Amino acid sequence: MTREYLKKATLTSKSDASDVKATVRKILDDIEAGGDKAAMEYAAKFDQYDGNVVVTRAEIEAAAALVPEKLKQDIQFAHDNVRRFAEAQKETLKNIEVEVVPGLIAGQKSIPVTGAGCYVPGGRYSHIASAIMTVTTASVAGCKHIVACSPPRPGVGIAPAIIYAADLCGADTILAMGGVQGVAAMTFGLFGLPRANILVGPGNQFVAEAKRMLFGRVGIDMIAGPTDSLILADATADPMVVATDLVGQAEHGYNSPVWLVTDNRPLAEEVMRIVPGLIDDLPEVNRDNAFAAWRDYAEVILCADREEMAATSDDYAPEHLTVQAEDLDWWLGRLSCYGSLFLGEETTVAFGDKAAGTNHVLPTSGAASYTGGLSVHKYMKIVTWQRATREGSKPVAEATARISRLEGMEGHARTADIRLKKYFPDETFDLTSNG
Ligand SMILES: NC(=O)C1=CN([C@@H]2O[C@H](COP(=O)(O)OP(=O)(O)OC[C@H]3O[C@@H](n4cnc5c(N)ncnc54)[C@H](O)[C@@H]3O)[C@@H](O)[C@H]2O)C=CC1
Ligand SMILES: O=C(O)[C@@H](O)CS(=O)(=O)O
Ligand SMILES: [Zn+2]
Repeated sequence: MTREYLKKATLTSKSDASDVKATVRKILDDIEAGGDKAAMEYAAKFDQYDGNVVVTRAEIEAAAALVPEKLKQDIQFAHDNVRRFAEAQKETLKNIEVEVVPGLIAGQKSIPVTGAGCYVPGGRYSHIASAIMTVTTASVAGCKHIVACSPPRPGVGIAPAIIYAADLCGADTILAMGGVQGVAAMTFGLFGLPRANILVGPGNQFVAEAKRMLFGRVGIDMIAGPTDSLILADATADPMVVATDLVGQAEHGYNSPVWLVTDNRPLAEEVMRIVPGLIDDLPEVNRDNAFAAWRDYAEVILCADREEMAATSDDYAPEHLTVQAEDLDWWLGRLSCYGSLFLGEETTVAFGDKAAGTNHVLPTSGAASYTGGLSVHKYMKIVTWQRATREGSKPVAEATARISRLEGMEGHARTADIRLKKYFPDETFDLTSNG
């Protein structure tokens, strides 16, 4: 490896992990013990909110009235694209049955979980698109009860467009509660809600840690914490487009890493020259986020060739991966660790974030080395079943009896013995483990 770091991060996603763990543990324990009241106390503490928690139909209608018509059309457009893609993904999940041995049929079917708890972040920005991504997929999957929760703004509640989008996409209940307390409310079944069977959706490091801690008693889609993005660019890339795309994702938060991996030193240097000016030009909050993210978390890595670029990218396993280089098919075939891949300059991460149809709830902090992003499949339990004729059960019962005995599991062996004796009374079988 000849990787050269033209810019190296001083912080990583693990940097403030231990403080976050202790904070989240305490909040979860307090809320589990104290129920609705404790959750509301945390809402008051972190979000300065003491208003209504379960959003009423009248509040949903009032919110809808505040959303401009053009934005409603855009939300509908994005929802339609996410729904279409999710429906096509669902089609790939086929129920199957196969005759494993003559007379014994085994099958697989997929069953949606009953309760989905969708976290819609809202601390820094109003993540309308996250409501579309999570609620639409839960609805297409066929979940029977879908809760969307999102942090309220002090004295105001959830942003009207988030309420509108969650309702349009199929949420049965909308909860004005964010952070760990929102996640806890859906998991523990507070405020009269049924307990969620799965928690989905992105969020900051507190939300991601709460999901990680609750995993086991509730399912989770994945760890979808602070956004990260990597761009692979060669000499053919436009430095201004590359720089704009990096800054575009760095605005997510002070801890959102962006990485540029290239085999072209002049491109790298030009991008590094352009980025600070683009950051300066952003509105204040976005500028502060992008400035800190670029200073502390961003990296620019020079590689020898495209093979080394691809290997570097797979090591990082980024949430979003963009290729602005020649021979897109080669990259599509070669790359193996990413949440969502954006091939060519004509598409960009923001398209996937907002409206293209692929999901934007994606694995962060390297989790793309073992999982993809949110899809209909995450809400589905892939279960199996079997049935058999008496003839079909015979060879399986013989093998089961012998294997069980060898394992020392006599009770198991006898459940096979009894069937052989009942169905084939005139036959003798050697069911010893040493036969
Ligand atoms: N991976 C993915 O697919 C996506 C990730 N994201 C990420 O979601 C995140 C959104 O973050 P936010 O804007 O903060 O919204 P958020 O809704 O995730 O978090 C806000 C909540 O954090 C809690 N909180 C804030 N400070 C706290 C503290 N000191 N202790 C305990 N709780 C605290 C509050 O309860 C507040 O309600 C970003 O990091 C963004 O990158 C966003 C969209 C998609
Ligand atoms: O992490 C992500 O996928 C986000 O970039 C999505 S959004 O830009 O916050 O909608
Ligand atoms: Zn984004």
